[in-house]
Parts: sequence; C-alpha cells; structure tokens
Amino acid sequence: MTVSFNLNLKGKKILIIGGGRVATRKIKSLLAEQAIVRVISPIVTTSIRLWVEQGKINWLQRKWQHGDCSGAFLVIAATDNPEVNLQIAMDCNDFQLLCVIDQPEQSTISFPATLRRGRLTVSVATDGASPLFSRQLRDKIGLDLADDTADYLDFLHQLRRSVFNRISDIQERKWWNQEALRPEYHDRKKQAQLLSIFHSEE
Ligand SMILES: C[C@@]1(CC(=O)O)C2=NC(=C\c3[nH]c(c(CCC(=O)O)c3CC(=O)O)Cc3[nH]c(c(CC(=O)O)c3CCC(=O)O)/C=C3\N/C(=C\2)[C@@H](CCC(=O)O)[C@]3(C)CC(=O)O)/[C@H]1CCC(=O)O
Ligand SMILES: NC(=O)c1ccc[n+]([C@@H]2O[C@H](COP(=O)([O-])OP(=O)(O)OC[C@H]3O[C@@H](n4cnc5c(N)ncnc54)[C@H](O)[C@@H]3O)[C@@H](O)[C@H]2O)c1
Repeated sequence: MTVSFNLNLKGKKILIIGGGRVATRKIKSLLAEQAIVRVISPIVTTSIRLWVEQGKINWLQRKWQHGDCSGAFLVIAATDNPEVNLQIAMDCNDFQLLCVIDQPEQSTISFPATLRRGRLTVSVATDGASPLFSRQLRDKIGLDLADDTADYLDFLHQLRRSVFNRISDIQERKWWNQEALRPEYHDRKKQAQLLSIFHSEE
C-alpha cells in the first residue's frame, strides 16, 4: 500500500530517462510545476522536441549512463528496456524519489490520474491495479464538478485567510469556513457580501 502526498516540485531537478510516449505523458503533467526537467534519450517524441525548442526542458541526446541520476530529486526510468530501467533503479540512492514505469515494485512513487481546476487537485490511484480505472474515475469526478469550481475555491481561500487574520477562536473560524460551504455562496454577490463583513472591519 502507499501514502499519497502533494509534492511541491518548484525548482527541483527531475531526470527522465527515455523520450517515448509514456515519458511524454509524465513530462506533460510535470511541466506546469516549474521544475527543472532534463530528458536523456537517443530519440524523443515531437512533443518533447517542441518543449526543448521552447526552452521548457533540457535534452541530452544519448543513452543513459551510470552516474546520470546523481543530483536529481526525482528520477523517472521510462525506457522501453526493462533491463536498463532496472539498472537506473540500482543507480539511485535511498534519498531520491524514483518511478520505474514498468516495474512499480522498484519505485518509491507512482503517478495518479490527475485533474486540476485552479486550486483543486483530484488524484486517483489503484496501487497499480488498473491505471485505466484510475483514469475513468478521474474523468467521472470531473463531470460532476461545477463549472465555477476554480473561482469558488479562490473565494473559499480568500475567506479563510480573512477569517484566520481576524478571528483567533478556532471554533468561530470553523463556523465561518463551514458557512461558506453553503450552496448559496456559489453566487458571486453572496461571496462579496460575506467577504465584506471582514474587510469592513479593516
Ligand atoms: C494514471 C496514469 C498516470 C500517468 O501516467 O501520468 C498511469 N498510467 C496511465 C496510463 C496507462 N498505463 C498503462 C496503459 C496501457 C493500458 C493498460 O495496460 O492498462 C495506460 C493507458 C495509456 O497509455 O493510454 C499500462 C501500465 N501502467 C503501469 C504499467 C506497469 C505495471 O503495471 O507493471 C503498465 C503496463 C505496461 C505493460 O503491460 O507493458 C504502471 C503505472 N501506471 C500508473 C499511472 C501508475 C499506477 C496508477 C494507479 O495506481 O492506478 C504506475 C504503477 C506507475 C506510473 O506510471 O506512475 C495514466 C492514465 C492517466 C491519464 O490518461 O491521464
Ligand atoms: N507506467 C505507464 O504509465 C506505462 C504505460 C504504458 C506502457 N508502459 C511501459 O513503458 C514502456 C515504455 O513505453 P513507451 O510507450 O514510452 O515506449 P517508447 O518506445 O515510445 O519509448 C521508449 C523510449 O526509451 C528510449 N530509450 C531506449 N533505450 C534507452 C536507453 N538505454 N537510454 C535512454 N533512453 C532509452 C527510446 O529512445 C525511446 O525514446 C513500455 O515498454 C511498457 O512496458 C508503462
């Protein structure tokens, strides 16, 4: 079994070995995170080439060599050669995060099926049982989300910060944060009214 975390990868070095279809999908989900991404692979997909040309990622056009993994915060072994992927795993130390795309038992992390709506992240995983089930459930949850989810979370965030700054009693803070979850606060005017209670006290 695994424990889920939300990783802040800003400024962290991520090494991806292999530049095929799976590597491309993993890079796509990492690109928004302001991480420093390097790919080592003799051949890469058109998407990866484009990201390289746009200066978004760095590419070493060659095969993986022993020692390449040193200094990376996260290593993704994504070649189509299981033997090479295993060697990469052996090359990593215990302090590096590692995802071996064809050998989950060698990995310390795996990628969930993910959906973002502003500040909301939905992540679905099955401990490797069925990535397709994860994807399907993620998409189902996405259909149930209201169109205003990102804006509504910005409102909840703003309210919670105001409550935190103005109110010291924890029960009272909880009351306001609970109040904001009522369906009527999906209305922009109602949101503004609630926020103004705190701003008028400034
Ligand atoms: C969710 C998603 C996220 C992402 O990749 O970002 C993801 N796999 C996705 C797609 C996908 N994966 C596979 C297929 C082909 C169909 C099939 O076989 O089912 C497709 C479909 C496709 O490619 O279209 C096959 C596959 N996957 C793994 C193995 C190795 C093994 O199980 O041993 C094999 C067999 C290879 C073989 O047989 O050769 C392993 C992993 N795949 C994971 C995640 C992790 C577990 C997640 C969980 O716990 O649910 C884990 C453990 C490690 C990891 O990769 O992090 C993404 C969908 C999200 C999206 O589409 O947005
Ligand atoms: N985890 C997942 O989500 C998932 C999904 C589907 C398949 N898989 C597994 O992942 C493997 C790779 O899938 P793919 O579709 O990305 O393959 P692919 O053939 O599209 O890409 C393989 C890449 O590895 C590179 N490569 C090969 N040997 C290398 C080396 N020694 N050093 C550096 N780079 C090297 C190739 O140049 C190529 O860019 C499959 O064989 C399958 O077992 C995993």
